[in-house]
Amino acid sequence: MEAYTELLLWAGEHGVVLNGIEPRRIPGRGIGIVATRALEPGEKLLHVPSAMLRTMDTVPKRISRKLPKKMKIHGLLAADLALNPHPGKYGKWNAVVPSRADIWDSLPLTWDPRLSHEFLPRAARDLLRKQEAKFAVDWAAAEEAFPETPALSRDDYLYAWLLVNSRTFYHETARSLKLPPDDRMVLQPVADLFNHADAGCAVLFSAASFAIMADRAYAAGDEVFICYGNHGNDMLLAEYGFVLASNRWDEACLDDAVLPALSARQRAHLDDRGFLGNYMLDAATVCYRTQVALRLMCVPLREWQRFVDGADDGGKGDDAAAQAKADRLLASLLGKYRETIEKTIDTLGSLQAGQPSQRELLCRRWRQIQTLIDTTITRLES
Ligand SMILES: C[S@@+](CC[C@H](N)C(=O)[O-])C[C@H]1O[C@@H](n2cnc3c(N)ncnc32)[C@H](O)[C@@H]1O
Repeated sequence: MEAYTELLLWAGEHGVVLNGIEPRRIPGRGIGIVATRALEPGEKLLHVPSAMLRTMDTVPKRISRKLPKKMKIHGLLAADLALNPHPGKYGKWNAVVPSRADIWDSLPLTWDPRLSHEFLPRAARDLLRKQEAKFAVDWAAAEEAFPETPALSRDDYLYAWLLVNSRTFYHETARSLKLPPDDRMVLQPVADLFNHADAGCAVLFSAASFAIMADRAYAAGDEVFICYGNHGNDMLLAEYGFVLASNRWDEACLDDAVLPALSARQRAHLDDRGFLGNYMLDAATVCYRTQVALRLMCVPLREWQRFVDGADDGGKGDDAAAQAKADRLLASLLGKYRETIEKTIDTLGSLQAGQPSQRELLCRRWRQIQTLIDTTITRLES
């Protein structure tokens, strides 16, 4: 019997209701949720009573009391999961979460740093560094709080911490509203088996329950998704360990293409005006920050300042000429960046660090970035 069959029996006894859906193993996506019959838009597919949530209030006092008062809910829930003080209570739920091997395989925070630090695209790497810093704070507190034998190991805590990172839902209560938004997170059974797509079912909550409602019609056998947020693939890679083949929210960071082309003076000007770095493009647009940096490389300083201040050129047509110059410059920078990416992909092909599946995931991500760049070059040159 699949572990999720037992989970459903246990959840059903506690008021969780599934309507027209069931969990199933899905190649490449672990467990997911599929429609067992035709579903209508707006149908309520899942009901989870609030009593089933794991929140800051369900972390036993003997755990929370030992941890710093200001510890984030992420770190608290991770300690609760790792120490597992009530194996009977949550045993059926714990049995369905991805294995430690699955988490180690997919999530960059556990990867060989030679791979994650040198080969993740910049946006994913920046997120990873933030995660590393957050984890270091939480782990330092947990390690100090639970030194007894058998001690809580770093890997036990990291595994739990990453499960929390990839499985929590936003939830408000009168109490959590007094806390920052990143402290309003809860774990909920069964709902945490929905996989992500760039558009998906609505997730609603009230004081009494969570509900998931069909966003559109589904045929029997279709996988039913929720949307974890309007995330690009670098975010999904760093935080959830996968990338979508098709993602309307995808974008790429151009800092490695644009920053090296700037002189020290130009960097200083951009920094002064708050425009240094964080240059992004998506399939349809290049961001305004990138335009500001390109303009600086294409026009005299006075003219650039007028551009940054939002002043037009009084109809003289200089602006169109400057934009054409900026577009040509961008196409050339992107062409060079594309070659660098090609070399990165080649290097990944012969690298020994990390697991083959991790290197393959990185190559897939770099190819997606190349496609975004190619689309932009074609647009700029047409
Ligand atoms: C909230 S869980 C969803 C259920 C999960 N598949 C499981 O087996 O328990 C989030 C994790 O599911 C996987 N996942 C979610 N959506 C995915 C997708 N579209 N493609 C591949 N993996 C996905 C990722 O491993 C992610 O970290």
